[in-house]
Amino acid sequence: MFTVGLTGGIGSGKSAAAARFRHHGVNVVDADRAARTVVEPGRPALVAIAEHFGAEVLLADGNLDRAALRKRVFDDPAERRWLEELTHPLIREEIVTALAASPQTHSAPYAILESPLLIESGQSALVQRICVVDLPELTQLERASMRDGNDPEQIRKIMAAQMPRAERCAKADDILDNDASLAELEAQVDKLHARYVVLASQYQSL
Ligand SMILES: CC(C)(COP(=O)(O)OP(=O)(O)OC[C@H]1O[C@@H](n2cnc3c(N)ncnc32)[C@H](O)[C@@H]1O)[C@@H](O)C(=O)NCCC(=O)NCCS
Ligand SMILES: Nc1ncnc2c1ncn2[C@@H]1O[C@H](COP(=O)(O)OP(=O)(O)OP(=O)(O)O)[C@@H](O)[C@H]1O
Repeated sequence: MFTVGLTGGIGSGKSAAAARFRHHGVNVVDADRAARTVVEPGRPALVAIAEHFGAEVLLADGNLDRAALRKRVFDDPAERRWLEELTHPLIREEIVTALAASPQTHSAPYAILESPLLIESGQSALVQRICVVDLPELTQLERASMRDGNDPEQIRKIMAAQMPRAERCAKADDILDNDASLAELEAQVDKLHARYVVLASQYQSL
């Protein structure tokens, strides 16, 4: 099925845009959600993480202590890469399965893969088109800090582990400008949706 990759840095507005695509009946597969699934208790990845980082990255109930692991990996690029090498292939498998369900579960003729690391992780090979949610980095930092209650320094470290704004925009086929209101973002999504319906039918007749 024709698939669009929806990307943007932390707090850029991917989830807000995704919600509007879902409103149009689109199957939106969320890479962050897949990332949480692969480290659920009982999954081999969680055992490997606990062996590598120690029991301090586990909560008393056996779940991953996400805040503890976040601190470890965004303070140390080598540890982040170790975690990515373990989880990214598993995340990709989850995504492929979820995308394959689109025609049976959703009415829209195309699917969306929402992923903060679409380009960095090579997940862009799974999509036919890239849509970037773009905004100035300072606004991104403010919105992400406010939403997560995280200190801006930690958000800055996460942003530093992601592709710079200009590089990401250079890879985009479409750009959603999220420097204005949510209503304006939704209006842009509505226009893109109409375009993607046309592109999906052209893709199917190839
Ligand atoms: C480090 C972890 C445990 C922190 O969990 P936490 O609940 O605090 O954050 P969450 O998973 O919701 O991610 C929040 C945001 O951080 C950013 N982010 C997450 N992982 C990464 C990474 N490896 N590199 C750059 N940015 C990242 C993304 O913008 C994401 O939307 C978690 O992010 C993780 O397991 N990351 C490794 C897997 C991964 O790369 N996921 C990104 C989607 S493919
Ligand atoms: N146009 C906007 N105006 C004001 N606030 C916005 C706008 N777009 C998004 N937000 C808010 O900014 C925050 C980040 O948006 P959102 O959660 O959609 O980003 P995201 O890209 O999905 O982030 P992440 O990758 O971290 O999950 C949220 O609190 C959201 O409500």
